[in-house]
Amino acid sequence: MDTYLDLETFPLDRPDSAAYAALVERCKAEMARDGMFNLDGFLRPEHAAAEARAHTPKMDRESFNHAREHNVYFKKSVPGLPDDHPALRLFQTSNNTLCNDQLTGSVVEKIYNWAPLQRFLAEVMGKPALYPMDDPLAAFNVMRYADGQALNWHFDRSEFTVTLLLQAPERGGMFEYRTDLRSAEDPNYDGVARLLAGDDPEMRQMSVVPGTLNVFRGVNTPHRVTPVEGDTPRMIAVLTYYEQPGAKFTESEQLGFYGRTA
Ligand SMILES: O=C(O)CCC(=O)C(=O)O
Ligand SMILES: [Fe+2]
Repeated sequence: MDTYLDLETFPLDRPDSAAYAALVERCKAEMARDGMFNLDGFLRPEHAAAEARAHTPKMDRESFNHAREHNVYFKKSVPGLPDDHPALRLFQTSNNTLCNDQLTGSVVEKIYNWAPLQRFLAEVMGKPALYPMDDPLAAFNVMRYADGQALNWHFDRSEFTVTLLLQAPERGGMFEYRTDLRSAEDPNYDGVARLLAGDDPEMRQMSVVPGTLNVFRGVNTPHRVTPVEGDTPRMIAVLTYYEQPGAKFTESEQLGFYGRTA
């Protein structure tokens, strides 16, 4: 893994070292403060670029164009909320996705299955363990956003999401988020409506460089990727882990996100 990952700066392969303990502490503190942390250059930038190149032909030919109108919940309706409530406002999303069954043998697959990363993430997130999904489509993806494409406001299905930026666009493609807008106890529909109306001063933007590992707690923090501009697409790997082994999307989730079941 040393070939691909900067394990001098991020010693995930040396869990007994003081440097490892310090890294875990730093990431925990950032997670508590910001709901996310970044490891800049975790995937060596030349390998990030090589992955982006390697997946481009398949992306052109075989990817799923995830294009739909959706609300922040990815649900038709929400019990107790009138259908015309502004928290249910609809937005357009379009990007292209390759699923794990289309990424066999890739560096992204090696990283996804690398046990020391799972252990490190579990430690930072304060979990006994984290497991890869048992889903041929949803476990890990590479997403591409070309000129004009975007991923609109949403809450994630999983508690947190791990991404690795492979290629940055010339302009646009910014990650925007609003930390802890809701909680398990309080859905804060009016707050959601304010954010969607562009009226939440606590919305933040993040820009990362290729090779950055980002861990983001997205289940209560709505987020989006703004439209990409220019000829260089944004490409990003998305890795999903759960506390229980064997996690799977339902058939209807698979269809909604990937256009097929598997
Ligand atoms: O492309 C990104 O940076 C975010 C992806 C994301 O939010 C998701 O897959 O749920
Ligand atoms: Fe997300």
